[in-house]
Amino acid sequence: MSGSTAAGAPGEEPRGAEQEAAGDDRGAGPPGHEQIDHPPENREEAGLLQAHREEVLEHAGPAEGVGDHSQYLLVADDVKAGYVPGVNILNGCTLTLREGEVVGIIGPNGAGKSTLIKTVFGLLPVRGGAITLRGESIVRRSAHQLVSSGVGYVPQSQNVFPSLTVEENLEMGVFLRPKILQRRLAAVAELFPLLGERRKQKAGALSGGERQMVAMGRALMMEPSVLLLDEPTAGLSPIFQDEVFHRVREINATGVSVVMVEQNARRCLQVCDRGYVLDQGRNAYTGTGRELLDDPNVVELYLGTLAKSG
Ligand SMILES: Nc1ncnc2c1ncn2[C@@H]1O[C@H](COP(=O)(O)OP(=O)(O)OP(=O)(O)O)[C@@H](O)[C@H]1O
Repeated sequence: MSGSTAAGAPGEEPRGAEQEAAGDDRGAGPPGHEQIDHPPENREEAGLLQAHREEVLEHAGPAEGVGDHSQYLLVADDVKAGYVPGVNILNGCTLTLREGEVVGIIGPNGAGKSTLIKTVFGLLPVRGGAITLRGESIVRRSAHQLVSSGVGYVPQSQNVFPSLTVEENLEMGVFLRPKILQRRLAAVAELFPLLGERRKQKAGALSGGERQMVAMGRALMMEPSVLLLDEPTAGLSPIFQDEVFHRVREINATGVSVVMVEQNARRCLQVCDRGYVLDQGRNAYTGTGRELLDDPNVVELYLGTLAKSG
């Protein structure tokens, strides 16, 4: 029997105040959100799949409250957020991260996975719900204040300065605390020996996988306790994808708790301690990585070939 839980939309009323966005990235729509045009033979099946997903979202009971936030490192509780005024992309998302965990967020294209992680990092205003770090509200903290509070974020794309060397990119990560530069350069080079070897090379000359290492290394320069990764394996070859997942576990072994949005859902669930399946800006399923991988509904609705394309 599967131990994962289907979770529906929490209460309708917004609880939080609007937050002014610092560094709001609205208007910069990421790629990959185009409507999928299924081949005719798959259209009916895709329609049924969508109907089944809608049913799950509709009938799953209200998400259980998180309770005492202070028992978690990071909590997003019933969060509502969006880009365009009056249109919510997140319709009450809940996520918890305990000290030492790797938590994965998976779900179909456009489910709101990246939006959730950006909202947690202060890049989008919180329209409802609460976000806390060690029990303290962070909804009004800007991204750079969050970095100072120990939260690192690696965006999905354009996450390195291509005209700067690897070392200069890493230095940029620590400009708020220049005194720790040498110590952190050594620590990051230990985690990513390749970055040490290539430190004088321009980041723009590196492969996609190597640039991803630079981006993660830069976020780690500030010695974060939480690392938020937005689709770190996007666009990488299978070998580099494996490398990234392996590095994530190594980073975690140094004491960094990780939240990772991933389109490579199966592999993500194999690697993470717990996972969340988001759909239409809501929690659809939650469980350990194993529980989600073993849940036939999750497999049918979110991990199959057709499921992944729509
Ligand atoms: N900057 C933006 N401005 C306006 N709408 C946006 C912006 N970024 C994303 N969206 C919209 O928000 C919705 C959720 O996008 P989001 O990137 O969070 O999805 P996702 O679950 O991460 O999907 P994917 O796996 O395709 O990246 C989509 O409908 C998308 O078009």
